[in-house]
Amino acid sequence: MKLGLIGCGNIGEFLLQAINIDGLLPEGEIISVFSRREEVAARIAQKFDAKSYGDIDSFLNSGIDTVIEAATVEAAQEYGLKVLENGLDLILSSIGAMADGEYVEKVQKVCRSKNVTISLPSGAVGGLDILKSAKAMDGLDSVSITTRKPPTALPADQTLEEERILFEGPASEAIKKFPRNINVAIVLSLAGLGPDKTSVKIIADPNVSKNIHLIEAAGSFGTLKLEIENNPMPNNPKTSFLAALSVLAALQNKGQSVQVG
Ligand SMILES: NC(=O)C1=CN([C@@H]2O[C@H](COP(=O)(O)OP(=O)(O)OC[C@H]3O[C@@H](n4cnc5c(N)ncnc54)[C@H](OP(=O)(O)O)[C@@H]3O)[C@@H](O)[C@H]2O)C=CC1
Ligand SMILES: O=C([O-])CC(=O)C(=O)O
Repeated sequence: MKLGLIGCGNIGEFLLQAINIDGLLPEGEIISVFSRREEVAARIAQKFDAKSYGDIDSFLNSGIDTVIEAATVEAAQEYGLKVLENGLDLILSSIGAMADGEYVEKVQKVCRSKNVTISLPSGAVGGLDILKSAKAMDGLDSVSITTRKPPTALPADQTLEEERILFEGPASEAIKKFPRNINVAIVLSLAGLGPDKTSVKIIADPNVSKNIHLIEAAGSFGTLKLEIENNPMPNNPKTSFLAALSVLAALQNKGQSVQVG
């Protein structure tokens, strides 16, 4: 795989280290890097032996076959379709871009016409396999996620002394208000009942140091209760380490003949 990376932040730099330095994707290399600030892309690219681009068209035509997006929901919306239209596969971190049903339809249409794929890694959560199986015969009745993070991981009052509920409502509204914090709700929505029927609660809690997600679901299959206590990444406490690992795992699984789950 000849990989291109959009976004040189936390997840991006983790992948460059894991793939280009540590060799954790034996058949792949990140050869091209794009960020909105060309000087940042140039500095990171030099460090990891890749080439940097400040122009998206040159980036897309740099000999890559797969693009990893690790930027923002806005960047994913802006560049996602373009990546696919250029005949390149896409792996998305900012899954909030897929909250919009019309956008998802366009993505599916381009994927079919260009024979490319878009992969949505499980990110900082799990249980997607259960939701997908549970809804196979329309037997999934409810899905909710309660996210509890320290104030430093949220756009919250940083001097909070007690926990505070910042949001309660559907995933479709949550991602509009917290595009950097609740991508997990959209991947759950896509596996389960959709963004309007997936309930979200976001709590800022000064008494926790981890990013905790509690997923609950019920249906004809039974009930699900899954709690994940995520270690934050050192350089960006908003992002859980598992989210970065899930992108690496998606790359490692890409094209494997035995698919698990
Ligand atoms: N699916 C999931 O479970 C999870 C998803 N995420 C999402 O993954 C994404 C990446 O996370 P993370 O690496 O921690 O974020 P960071 O903020 O650490 O890095 C984002 C990078 O993207 C760059 N960027 C921003 N806008 C653009 C643009 N328009 N074009 C190109 N590059 C751009 C930023 O550049 P600059 O320095 O100029 O701002 C920065 O280098 C985020 O959207 C985050 O919300 C995170 C955690 C979990
Ligand atoms: O990393 C996490 O715990 C979740 C997150 O930021 C997101 O879903 O956007």
